[in-house]
Amino acid sequence: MTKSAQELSAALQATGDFLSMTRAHEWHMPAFEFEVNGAQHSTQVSVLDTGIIVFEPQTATSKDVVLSCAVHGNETAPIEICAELVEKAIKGEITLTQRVLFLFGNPAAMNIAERFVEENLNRLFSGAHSEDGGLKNKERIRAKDLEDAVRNFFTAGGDNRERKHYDLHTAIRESKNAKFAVYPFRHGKPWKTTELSFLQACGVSTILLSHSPTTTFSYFSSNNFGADAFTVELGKVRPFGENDMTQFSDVKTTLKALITGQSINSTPFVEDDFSIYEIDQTINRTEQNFVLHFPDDAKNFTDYPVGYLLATDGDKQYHVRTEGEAIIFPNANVALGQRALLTVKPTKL
Ligand SMILES: O=C(O)CCC(=O)N[C@@H](CCC(=O)O)C(=O)O
Ligand SMILES: [Zn+2]
Repeated sequence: MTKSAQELSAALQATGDFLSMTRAHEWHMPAFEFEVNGAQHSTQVSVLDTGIIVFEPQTATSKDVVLSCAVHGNETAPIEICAELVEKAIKGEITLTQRVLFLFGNPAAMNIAERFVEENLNRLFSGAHSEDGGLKNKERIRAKDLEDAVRNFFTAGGDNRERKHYDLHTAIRESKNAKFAVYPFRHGKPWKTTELSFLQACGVSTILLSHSPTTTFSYFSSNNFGADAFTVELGKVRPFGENDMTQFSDVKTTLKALITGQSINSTPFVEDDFSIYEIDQTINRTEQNFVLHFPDDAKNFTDYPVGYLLATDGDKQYHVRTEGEAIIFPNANVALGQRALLTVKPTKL
């Protein structure tokens, strides 16, 4: 039986378990609001739809923070991290001091433990959902809904506030550098070292600088709202319950500090403490006959000698062009027209 907004509100206030409620409503859920009374101030909580929840402390705040997970449904560690923060905030076990929008991107894909149902959500932002056939499946509609949620959240906060968006993922393969972040293209604006120090406090000190627009969620927030936005890869994909959560203590502590106004355990930026790469080749699959010419278990950040044949796309060949050039996100099974491999090369800021 479908529950009313009132029943859902009562259940969420009793349990704090927004993840289960989200999984029980794969594409939509009635909206509702309630207040959490903390020791110092109360916080308005607004559930806008399934997987979309906003916390607004009734006191001065300076930052608008978006924490998203499950843009790929099977990337469970970030989901567990966000679910825990949401639960603690609802139960009043932590008191937020910043406006925070939590997003659980693709509940239906979570339930089938897959990256997506019909189409990769993280290729549908910045309006891509409405191109090439338009809003023809539920993931396209969801991408638009997520965009609207972010737009409304940042707009309601107003200008001249610090805007952050950490889009949390895990990678399909093992990575030589287990945690890393993609820094979306900034159209010539400087890379922010304060942001890199924040990521370092999260345990992320490998950074991939992007030099072109993409249809990812983090680029959407960066480009449209001037948010400090990142795709953050926190390790390897594992099923629910199989993550070693001790691997995520730094990121959990640091995100909690960000939204509750505690001091961040970061150190001044020292470039030598980071591995900085820039994205070099973006290799799309355009042919049915697409082959990657390295082992299936090759880890992200494995480099191959100059001239090495990385991939063939029909008759087209892609080789390593630069000393130290390494593979990221290889996936020969993507849909035609989609990214099947990135290469990165070491760089300086
Ligand atoms: O491990 C993989 O192959 C993919 C992991 C993942 O989902 N990565 C993101 C990166 C997004 C970006 O480039 O900012 C993705 O592919 O969507
Ligand atoms: Zn992902």
